[in-house]
Amino acid sequence: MAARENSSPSCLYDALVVGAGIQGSFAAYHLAKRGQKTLLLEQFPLPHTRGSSHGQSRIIRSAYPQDYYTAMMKEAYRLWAELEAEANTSLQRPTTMLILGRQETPAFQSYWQTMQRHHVPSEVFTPQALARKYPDIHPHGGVMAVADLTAGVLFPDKALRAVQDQFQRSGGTLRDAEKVLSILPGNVITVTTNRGEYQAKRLVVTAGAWTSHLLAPLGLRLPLQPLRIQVCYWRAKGPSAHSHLEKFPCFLGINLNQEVHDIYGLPSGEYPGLVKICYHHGSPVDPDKPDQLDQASAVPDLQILQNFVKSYLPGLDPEPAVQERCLYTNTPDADFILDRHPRFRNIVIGAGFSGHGFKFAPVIGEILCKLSLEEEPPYNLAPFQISRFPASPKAAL
Ligand SMILES: Cc1cc2nc3c(=O)[nH]c(=O)nc-3n(C[C@H](O)[C@H](O)[C@H](O)COP(=O)(O)OP(=O)(O)OC[C@H]3O[C@@H](n4cnc5c(N)ncnc54)[C@H](O)[C@@H]3O)c2cc1C
Ligand SMILES: O=C(O)[C@@H]1CCCCN1
Repeated sequence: MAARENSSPSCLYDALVVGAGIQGSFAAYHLAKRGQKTLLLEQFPLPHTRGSSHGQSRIIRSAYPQDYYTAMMKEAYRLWAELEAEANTSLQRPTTMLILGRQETPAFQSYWQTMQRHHVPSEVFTPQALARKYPDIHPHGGVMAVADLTAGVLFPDKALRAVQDQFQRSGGTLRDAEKVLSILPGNVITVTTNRGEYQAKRLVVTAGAWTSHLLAPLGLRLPLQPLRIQVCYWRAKGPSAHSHLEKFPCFLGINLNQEVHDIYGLPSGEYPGLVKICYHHGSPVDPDKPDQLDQASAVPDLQILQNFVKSYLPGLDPEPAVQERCLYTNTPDADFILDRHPRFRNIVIGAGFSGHGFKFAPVIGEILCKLSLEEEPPYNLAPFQISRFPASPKAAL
């Protein structure tokens, strides 16, 4: 559990951040570095595995179909390096990432063209060159690859710890095992928890899969869907294939088996000899009841993964060796929500990271910090505005 500081529960904070996942922790870090007296509250004892920011591996990459994400990654890499220098530790391992697809697939083309437009260091592999370089991957049906040479694997547990430590070093207060129960808006916002009451001039809500629940009493109904993701680790069928797995790249397969959502993989890391391969989608779930799935809306994720492994990675045993869980919080368009509350402008929301937000966290923290200080962040934030959702929020206010 994080150390409790001697701050009086009734004192006035410049900023209060709800939720100490990677996004809230980076928002609090930037606020504290800007001299704001900041309180970061987390409902569970830290560290915990019940949200989205735990584990040993997340992909970092510049490759995206949309310009606005690739453009943000320049600053993200710079800020990750800054945190690594401050914390005197390494938070990532460079690893090539292959975008796998067929030349005629529009989504595959979009990745490739965006990388070219932004001069992302890259390498193109024909199906033959791909088979030569990565013998574990069977690129049948004309599957080729464009490699993002800026990519890597981030270490989420270590990163979360590092940013929270630096936040506290900058004078911030972190209280875990303290759940926010209610928010009373105003020029000075009052936040009630299971342990006390706090007041703050500005509030940042980064509550992951719990965001809708927290914001509904403030008249805001956001179309956020928590999803349960099966995180699967796979072993090689025999010892000869095993040696190749150490050279395994990160990959993102675009519509290779006609799946609706992408399939992605990472090299062996948290479990020696096992590669991580997952479906970029999951089954709707209540984050407070992660073991209860509504079978009618459950997604056959495991079956989809097994079919993929059999056809594209035949050197792997098509039964996962280890299965774990994580939560996504998806918006309908898979773009984030980074915006002020439409009525209460001193409440800022960072949510809906839709399974791809970790790599951006240092920039997202900076954006949320600037929004809450009433500054204009130097990014195109139109894709992240609440007003893009029809009938929301005015109808709900
Ligand atoms: C399996 C998996 C793979 C992924 N792979 C990648 C990847 O390769 N690359 C990438 O960039 N991203 C990836 N992501 C996405 C990334 O991990 C998430 O976008 C990111 O972690 C979201 O962080 P968050 O802070 O919004 O949410 P969370 O980490 O869930 O944090 C929200 C926090 O708020 C707390 N909270 C909620 N309600 C309250 C309350 N009332 N009071 C106090 N605290 C509260 C919660 O307990 C939680 O700790 C992946 C996610 C998963 C699940
Ligand atoms: O954000 C990422 O880079 C990965 C890609 C695939 C799905 C999970 N997240």
